[in-house]
Amino acid sequence: MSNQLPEGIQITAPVADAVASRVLTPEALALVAQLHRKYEGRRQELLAARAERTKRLDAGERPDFLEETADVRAGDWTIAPLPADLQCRRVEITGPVERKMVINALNSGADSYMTDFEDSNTPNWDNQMQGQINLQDAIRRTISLEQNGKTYKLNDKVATLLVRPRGWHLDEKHVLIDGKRVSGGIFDFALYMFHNAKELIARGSGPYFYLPKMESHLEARLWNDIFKDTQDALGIPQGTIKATVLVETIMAAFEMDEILYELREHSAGLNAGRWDYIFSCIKKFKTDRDFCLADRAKVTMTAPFMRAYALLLLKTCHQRNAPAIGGMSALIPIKSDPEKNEVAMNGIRMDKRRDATDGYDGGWVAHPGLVQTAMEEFVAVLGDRPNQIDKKRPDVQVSAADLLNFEPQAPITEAGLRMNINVGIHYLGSWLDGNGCVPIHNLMEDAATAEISRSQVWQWIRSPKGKLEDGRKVTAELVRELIPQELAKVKADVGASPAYDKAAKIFEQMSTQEAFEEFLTLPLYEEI
Ligand SMILES: CC(=O)SCCNC(=O)CCNC(=O)[C@H](O)C(C)(C)COP(=O)(O)OP(=O)(O)OC[C@H]1O[C@@H](n2cnc3c(N)ncnc32)[C@H](O)[C@@H]1OP(=O)(O)O
Ligand SMILES: O=CC(=O)O
Ligand SMILES: [Mg+2]
Repeated sequence: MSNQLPEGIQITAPVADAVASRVLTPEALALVAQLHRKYEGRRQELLAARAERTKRLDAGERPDFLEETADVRAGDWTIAPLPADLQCRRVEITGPVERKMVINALNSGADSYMTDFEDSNTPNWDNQMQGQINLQDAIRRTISLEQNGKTYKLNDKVATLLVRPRGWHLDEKHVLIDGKRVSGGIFDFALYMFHNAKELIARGSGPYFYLPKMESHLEARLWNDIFKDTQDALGIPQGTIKATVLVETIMAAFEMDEILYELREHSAGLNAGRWDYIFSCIKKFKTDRDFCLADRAKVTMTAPFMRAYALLLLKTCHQRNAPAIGGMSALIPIKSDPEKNEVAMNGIRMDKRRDATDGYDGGWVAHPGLVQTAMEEFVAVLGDRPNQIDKKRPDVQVSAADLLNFEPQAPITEAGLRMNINVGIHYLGSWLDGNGCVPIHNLMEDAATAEISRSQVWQWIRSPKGKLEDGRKVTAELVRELIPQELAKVKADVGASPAYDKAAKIFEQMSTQEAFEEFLTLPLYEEI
């Protein structure tokens, strides 16, 4: 299709006719190119600033609330009023932009649905392009599917749609502008906006987003500037776009007010992205000899640093009239075992009860089978109110020390180490095979949860505190010894796809090499 492309744009992947005529139209690509040419320099500067910060943290610096933005934190401002269909978000289901799941999620009975080009999605070319088509069809209510003798189509009443584009660190390697890869986030966002914003507005909704993995308010400012230019380019009113920011890095936890402030005309609140948050803590303090978290299963929302983060997010949001949305428990229904299923459902209940009682306005679920349970817990607290933004929490006082109070540090067990290796290999293999979200040992695993597994193994090898309960030090040799054993178990569980052998090699390299990979998806993306 190169003849029809706007000047300077090159597409290095095959483009199916439907994709050319419905997604990669010259006008839509012109918007991608406009945003890229204006903002790519800033994206690269912000990524470089992350790397600089990491060097300082590696050298012992600790984050604190920013002096230069004290007036923003002290100021008496609120975000712009929310549109009607973002007032009530008691239960938000999430999932990859796969066609059947899009239909099932919209029909699930949840108030809202975050469809995902990010943590739960392998960003291969087909998934990205088919995902855009699925969303166009869903918004126009023409989406349907015949599968296994079942017909899938939308119910009359569906959840409000929100879209999570890729984070700032990811490129779309198949689209080059003036010879350079375009940002994955800008690409996902601009194509979705170009094809759907006006249609959504005409249908009484709007273009709503979730913004992942940001590390500073300056990164939020970049999104906000992109929103303003895009609204102008498409001729839609300023403030139409609404975005919920995932606070899922330790750095962003120190800039929650500032992030809301940057996006105040476009904000739809904050979400506590717990899994990437834990990963971010490991990544940012990986060289600290006093920092070493316990087995992944022991690091829960009741750990002191997680509790501090969750409460600060809630307080910050409600002070600014912004919704506070809780994150996701990794528990999912267990069809094969009613007793284990009851334990899992009770875990979901407790998770949502804690969030609702604290004052959260809603929370995420991974699976349609969890919507009702989660809804019951929010309705028990909210009654017939759409949200509880009026529940301010002046009683909550969270200091920098509270956010950095990293317990529990024990136990680290052989079972925990094996589990991290097993989950890492299984997840990486599935991701390479095109599936970015999988059930493993009855838990939802996606890029964020798998990041915790692989980064713990890297850190336990290097930290003096990386010792098993029985006194053995976690070493590269021990990890190399366990990898083939866990690979064999993965293959016995899910089959012998060559992707798992490749995953085991990549996992070994990532966890034993000296350099820490910033994101596991960066080397993986070069493999697909
Ligand atoms: C850290 C974070 O970023 S959290 C956000 C990212 N993670 C997610 O969004 C989790 C998404 N969830 C999922 O992908 C899946 O639920 C999994 C992988 C966890 C479990 O998958 P499975 O075990 O295959 O689910 P299961 O077989 O029970 O599915 C039953 C039905 O529910 C559907 N379903 C399951 N999860 C979802 C979902 N999230 N959205 C829509 N439909 C879903 C399936 O498509 C299936 O439909 P069918 O009966 O019509 O065939
Ligand atoms: O995106 C959510 C998370 O927990 O990570
Ligand atoms: Mg995340």
